[in-house]
Amino acid sequence: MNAEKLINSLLDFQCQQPLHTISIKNIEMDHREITTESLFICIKGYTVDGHQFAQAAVDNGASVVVADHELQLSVPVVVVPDTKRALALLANVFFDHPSTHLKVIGVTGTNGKTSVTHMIDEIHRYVSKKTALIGTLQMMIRDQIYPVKNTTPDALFLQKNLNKMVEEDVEVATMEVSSHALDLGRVHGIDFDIAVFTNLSQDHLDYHETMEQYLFAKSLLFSQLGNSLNQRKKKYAIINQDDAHASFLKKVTSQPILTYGITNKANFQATDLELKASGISFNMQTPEGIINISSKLMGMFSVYNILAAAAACFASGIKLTDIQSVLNNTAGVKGRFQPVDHQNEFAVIIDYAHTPDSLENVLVTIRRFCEGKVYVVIGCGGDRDRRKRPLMAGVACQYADHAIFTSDNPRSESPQVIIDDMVEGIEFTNYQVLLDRKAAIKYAIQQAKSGDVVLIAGKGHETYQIVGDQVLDFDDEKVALQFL
Ligand SMILES: CC(=O)N[C@H]1[C@@H](OP(=O)(O)OP(=O)(O)OC[C@H]2O[C@@H](n3ccc(=O)[nH]c3=O)[C@H](O)[C@@H]2O)O[C@H](CO)[C@@H](O)[C@@H]1O[C@H](C)C(=O)N[C@@H](C)C(=O)N[C@H](CCC(=O)O)C(=O)O
Ligand SMILES: Nc1ncnc2c1ncn2[C@@H]1O[C@H](COP(=O)(O)OP(=O)(O)OP(=O)(O)O)[C@@H](O)[C@H]1O
Ligand SMILES: N[C@H](CCC[C@H](N)C(=O)O)C(=O)O
Ligand SMILES: [Mg+2]
Repeated sequence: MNAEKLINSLLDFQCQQPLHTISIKNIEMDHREITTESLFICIKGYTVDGHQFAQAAVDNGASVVVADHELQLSVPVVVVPDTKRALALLANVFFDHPSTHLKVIGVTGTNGKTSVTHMIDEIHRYVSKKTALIGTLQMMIRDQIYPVKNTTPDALFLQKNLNKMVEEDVEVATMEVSSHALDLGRVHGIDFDIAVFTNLSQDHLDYHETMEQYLFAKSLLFSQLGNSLNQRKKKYAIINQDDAHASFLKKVTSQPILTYGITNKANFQATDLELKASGISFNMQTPEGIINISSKLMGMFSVYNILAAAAACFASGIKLTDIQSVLNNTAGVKGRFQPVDHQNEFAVIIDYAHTPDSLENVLVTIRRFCEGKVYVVIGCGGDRDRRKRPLMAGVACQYADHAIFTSDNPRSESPQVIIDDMVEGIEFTNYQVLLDRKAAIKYAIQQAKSGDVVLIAGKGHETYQIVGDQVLDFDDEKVALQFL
């Protein structure tokens, strides 16, 4: 693409050198990825400032550099006020606005994004749509799986891969949209068709500082649900009517809204609800009649996830009977309320609960069917919200008979300091500390008797443990099986 044409799309920039003779074949934000005829964008990160790699990028073949201040280089330097924003806008233009050629469904909220996106994707596949999925577990384009570093990757990765999806004839792309991504502009320029809100509870205050700012970040998905370059796109906001933030989010969007819920009147409402040891069943009231849902998934939170997925797929034009067929048979996602298969007369469940609210939901669900004692193995991630730590410890002690506090991913923090944060100020005494996660899992399993439940929480599908800079092999399920 012609560099002048590309850069002109920014409107707000300064460049002293001519660009019209330069052709751009690639955009890169990492100097190590640069090939000839590339445009390099300098991003100030949390670890390093990409501006320091500008010369190296030129040495590797960059023919234009985008920066937030003048740099002395042998190639044209384009100065913009905000390089992260420029990255999202340029990538969108460079790849010819790929999201306008796809149906894009974005799911945001503190808990349930992975669960809901997987159901939405499964339903679209069932009706023979060609789909893609981006989220915590991976990116999937049709049947190909690709690893991802973030739940919602950076703007360059996103636009590049949305373009790949267009090239591979994908019709529907479903993605998790994290609050970090919204705040950092990773999804700027993505033309969402359907935006789904699951819920909001405390998490990530290390980053957002207050719940108001966290809510504001989440709301950006709904304010971004604007008019499209593609006139045929029909937009919908799908909102959890039972969440305290529903009315705020409704005000943020100007697009049609479909609500879902259990306690408040909603377009998709669960009635006649039964929560059983074998799963859930309810009648789903919808704008086009009632469907019965009977699923192996567990707990009230799964009812919400099912309602959210059903409303999103209804907005996407899928028949209720098809939605019902998939939701009645869905197996759920790895590491989300996943029973470990073994011969003992007690149950072991792996779950990704890593917030106070999700831990409470999962423990309340277990309490409903557990005939014996509930043990929970739980830690908190390092370099993450410190304020959720005592709340998670309190929830664990309140709902379980016995809690074993251990390490999650300590990252750069000391495991003992994380535990100290967890137990500070809690009044419960039904816990013990075993810093080594393997020892904690072993202990919980050895205590369990017939009718008991052991919940191993926090790491779900993760197959690693991040300790300092090291990523060590660790899989809760495999470790549990060693002791079963
Ligand atoms: C805090 C944060 O969000 N960090 C993200 C950020 O990394 P960073 O700021 O450290 O980047 P950096 O290493 O300083 O690099 C800055 C620039 O220099 C460039 N560079 C760097 C080194 C070099 O040799 N050459 C070079 O050109 C880099 O390519 C980059 O352009 O940019 C990276 C690339 O996009 C992200 O992978 C990384 O996410 C890290 C891994 C992370 O843990 N993020 C978390 C907080 C996060 O975003 N989580 C949410 C989920 C939250 C939820 O559960 O809801 C998510 O969406 O994943
Ligand atoms: N709707 C919900 N409400 C509350 N808790 C939920 C809900 N859905 C799932 N959970 C709990 O949260 C955990 C994580 O679920 P899921 O992976 O779907 O969420 P997520 O929003 O994708 O999380 P992340 O922010 O890490 O990507 C589950 O293991 C379960 O314990
Ligand atoms: N997306 C979440 C995942 C947390 C998972 C937990 N195991 C941890 O490491 O804290 C985060 O990055 O905060
Ligand atoms: Mg997720």
